[in-house]
Amino acid sequence: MNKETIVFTGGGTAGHVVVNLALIPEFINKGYDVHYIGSYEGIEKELIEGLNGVTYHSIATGKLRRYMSKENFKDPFRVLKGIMQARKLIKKLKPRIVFSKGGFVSVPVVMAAKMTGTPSIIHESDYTPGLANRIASNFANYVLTTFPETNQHLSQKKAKNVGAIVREELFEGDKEMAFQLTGLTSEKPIIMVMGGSAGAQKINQAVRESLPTLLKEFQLIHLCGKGNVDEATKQRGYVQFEYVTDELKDLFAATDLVVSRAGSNAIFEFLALKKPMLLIPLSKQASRGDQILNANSFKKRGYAEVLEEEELDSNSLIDSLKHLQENREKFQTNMSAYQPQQSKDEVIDLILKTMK
Ligand SMILES: CC(=O)N[C@H]1[C@@H](OP(=O)(O)OP(=O)(O)OC[C@H]2O[C@@H](n3ccc(=O)[nH]c3=O)[C@H](O)[C@@H]2O)O[C@H](CO)[C@@H](O)[C@@H]1O
Repeated sequence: MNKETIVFTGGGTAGHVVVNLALIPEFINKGYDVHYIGSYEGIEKELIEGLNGVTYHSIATGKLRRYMSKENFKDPFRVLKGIMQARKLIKKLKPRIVFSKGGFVSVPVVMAAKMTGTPSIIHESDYTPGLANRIASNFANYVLTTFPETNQHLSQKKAKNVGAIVREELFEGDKEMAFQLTGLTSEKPIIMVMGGSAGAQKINQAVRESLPTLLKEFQLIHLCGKGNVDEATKQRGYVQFEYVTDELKDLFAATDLVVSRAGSNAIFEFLALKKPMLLIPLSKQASRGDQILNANSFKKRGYAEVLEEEELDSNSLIDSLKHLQENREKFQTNMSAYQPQQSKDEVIDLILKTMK
């Protein structure tokens, strides 16, 4: 008998892939034939293509820009091409459902699902829905949300709050492995700096300028993004990586404090792992401001300290980190009160129930 098929989609940044990474193994274990539709060059290709049991298909994508660019004229054609390619793939694969984590590449896939009578579910992890998911939500059966407040921006018939889906492997880290990998020790507390999945130039710069002071009290693991490792600042107690995959769980196990952008997946990982966090959200100039809302929601609940990007410099970074270290127990107590929802099981149940 032929295996039943499920299609996942989502990409552009790791934030649009990690939820799929948590769900895919569950469907492989249930015996499904898992296919992924992503772009030709996005990070989803790198993160998914190597996975055993998943077949990756590329389609053309066009970015839905909010600003003027020459590319805006070419993109509608790319989007149309993407829809046609996705439709052809879905007709051939005949999946029982499409699960989308959002990002521009997912829009043609969810549209093609609708055209072929295939049910689809999308997941939105930010406080307000992104443009791609707002468009795709018109064609999907359900829109799942991480923050309860997001539902007010969506059709009440389709919106379901399920909470954050955190990869289980992240709870299985080994501190000693991290010490071996990094050469760091248990002598001083360890700060992990995560500038979002693509790194963050401003955070990288402020961290490097603060090293002489910070290294007196702390050690640092810096996840600085592709092409952002700085050989000149390499020194004892300061380790840099562009992007880590399997090693992340061990690095988390050794981490005492986190400095990070406020991407939704990352901050819910820190919360689940009870890591006191200093969040520096991406500014409104560079985004639609979703990270500011994510960060403020965490601040209000006593999980995080927030430093606005406009206020970020070496002095404010050092002061905020010292304050975070002094108050770490208070943050950990607040985070202990957080009851993670049984999100993954709930989502798997809904996917199974919605299949055609
Ligand atoms: C610039 C941009 O558009 N950012 C958006 C993007 O962020 P971004 O892609 O950074 O997404 P998140 O912060 O939500 O998630 C990053 C993920 O990458 C993982 N990770 C990171 C570094 C590393 O070396 N290894 C690794 O595995 C983290 O553990 C986390 O699971 O999607 C988020 C979720 O929709 C949004 O909230 C952000 O606003």
